[in-house]
Amino acid sequence: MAELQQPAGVLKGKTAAEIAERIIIPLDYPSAQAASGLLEKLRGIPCYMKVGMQLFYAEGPAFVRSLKEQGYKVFVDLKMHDIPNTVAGGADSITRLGADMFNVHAAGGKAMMEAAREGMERALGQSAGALKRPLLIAVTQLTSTSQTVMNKEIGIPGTVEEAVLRYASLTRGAGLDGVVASPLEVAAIKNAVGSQFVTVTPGVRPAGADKGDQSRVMTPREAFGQGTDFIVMGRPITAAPDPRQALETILKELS
Ligand SMILES: O=C(O)c1cc(=O)[nH]c(=O)n1[C@@H]1O[C@H](COP(=O)(O)O)[C@@H](O)[C@H]1O
Repeated sequence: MAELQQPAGVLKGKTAAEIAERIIIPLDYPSAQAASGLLEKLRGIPCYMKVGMQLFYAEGPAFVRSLKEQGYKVFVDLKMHDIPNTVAGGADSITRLGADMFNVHAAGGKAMMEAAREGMERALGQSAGALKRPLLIAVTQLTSTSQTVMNKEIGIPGTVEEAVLRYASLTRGAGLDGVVASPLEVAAIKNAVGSQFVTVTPGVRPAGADKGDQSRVMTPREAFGQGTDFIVMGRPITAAPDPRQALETILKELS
């Protein structure tokens, strides 16, 4: 229970609905039907929904459109990492789809991230105000990556925090809105790049929950206590026997 003593930082004074809006649920399912099953169970709780590779590759943009029609905020998580021209085109298409948030890999470099922003701005410019500007963020070091893997396999020297901060500065320099990182790095990112720079943090596990393939983790309360803007939390909710109860328990702990 020690973690319940910590201040919930950015959540102070927020209602349960406002807290839910900062929780991103990954719809990591093989079909629209399977994802809709979870949506049904969580109906009425205004969480952000994330469509990643598995569901997007299976169902395509139609599922994102249907989420938008149902009133959800949608994070299109396709982690683009390609030559600048290709990423600009991808960003243009995702923006036209009406995504509220999408991402690229910071490892693609500054020119690639600038191209993503330009592709997004091109789509916005041609929409004559019909589209809202999405949050464009960059993945720093995946939350499944440990210090050892980063140093020994990927070949990046130094600490994970140093690598994340380097990517965060590069991302800021390219004019993007924020980064995906682990909650462990949030305070250092906000300190180095500015408190307005958005942090989206997967690698979140309630105390005692199975880490699975995640390496750099914190509890939801600790993550918000660090000042993160959004947490991404999947399996502790989606794989729970009762996903609604699991989410409501987390919301209660956060409010
Ligand atoms: O970009 C992401 O969303 C992401 C980046 C990262 O570094 N780590 C990470 O886990 N994610 C995503 O966040 C979600 C985490 O899911 P759970 O591990 O089930 O909570 C998955 O959909 C991942 O694809």
